[in-house]
Amino acid sequence: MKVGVVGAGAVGAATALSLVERGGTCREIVLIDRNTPRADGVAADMRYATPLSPTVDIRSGRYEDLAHAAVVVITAGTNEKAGGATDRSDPEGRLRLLDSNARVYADIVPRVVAVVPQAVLMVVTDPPDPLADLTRELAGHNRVFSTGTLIDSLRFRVQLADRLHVRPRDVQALVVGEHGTSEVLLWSSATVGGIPVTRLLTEDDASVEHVRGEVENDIRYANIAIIEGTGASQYGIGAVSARLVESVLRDERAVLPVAAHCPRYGVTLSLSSVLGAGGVQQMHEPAMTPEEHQALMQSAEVLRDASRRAMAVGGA
Ligand SMILES: NC(=O)c1ccc[n+]([C@@H]2O[C@H](COP(=O)([O-])OP(=O)(O)OC[C@H]3O[C@@H](n4cnc5c(N)ncnc54)[C@H](O)[C@@H]3O)[C@@H](O)[C@H]2O)c1
Repeated sequence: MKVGVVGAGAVGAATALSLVERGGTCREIVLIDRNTPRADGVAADMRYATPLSPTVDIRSGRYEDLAHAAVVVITAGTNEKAGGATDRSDPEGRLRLLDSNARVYADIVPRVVAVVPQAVLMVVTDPPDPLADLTRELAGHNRVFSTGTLIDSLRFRVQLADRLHVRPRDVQALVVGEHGTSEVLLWSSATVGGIPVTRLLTEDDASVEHVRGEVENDIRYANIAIIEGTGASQYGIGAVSARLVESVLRDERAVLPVAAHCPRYGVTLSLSSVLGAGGVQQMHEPAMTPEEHQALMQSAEVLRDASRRAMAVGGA
């Protein structure tokens, strides 16, 4: 199966590398960037290591080289550092990148769809949820989803695992809503081995409220903490993107917190989504307290505003 990655910057390169290393599902990868030498260099660097990896053919290319791709991952655009979205006190957060990246999508999506009208389109560029709404309009179909809050949910699991001294894989915890400052951490349904984490946390000395505040803060601004160290957050999202591509290519029907257009909320946002062939096939609302549900409604409101802005700027 063939996968296209548009945008060969930090995130596109990390996605491609994760796709190569995961192996199995993806046989061919095409990297595209408006900075052609950048795409050429990234693809060549990885290509020379393929004798050591599962069988995969990675090359740079142009839009016409996307022909027959089953999935196209879009990572092109301005990142948080370059776009001035690294201020923890700014409630806009990643939404600051919306206007410039909506223009990038207005350039890219029609070109992709002209070559691969049947492909599933996965949006990674920030802010991913309103850009997915724009992509859906520009593409004229529904096979569009964003990486949503899977990365935030993984960060939530890792933070809880650290505090509870257990393996992150054994923590079940979800973040829903926007991939951004209005996201909602579902503490009420977070469990380890069937035990609510809020109960386990009270067994420690620190108060649950204190731990909760710290964890929420670390997750909401995890991207900024990473960027302060490295300039771009890339490896986590690269692994997430490759895993999601795999779920689509294998028609896994994996249940993951990724974002697709949800008629009930009138916008693209993350819930418990069933991901397989064609993208998100179903969306389910996880159990929530009334407070968590209220926070989700507010997050949806933020996203509806952002989505309208994305359409206006992107000309959809
Ligand atoms: N969804 C998530 O959870 C998540 C996580 C991390 C980063 N991101 C986002 O991913 C995006 C990429 O981040 P990055 O660190 O890789 O940035 P980067 O600057 O390293 O790379 C962006 C690439 O996009 C290319 N590009 C820009 N406009 C283009 C166009 N019109 N056509 C083709 N290529 C174009 C650039 O040439 C560049 O190579 C940013 O918006 C960033 O905020 C999202």
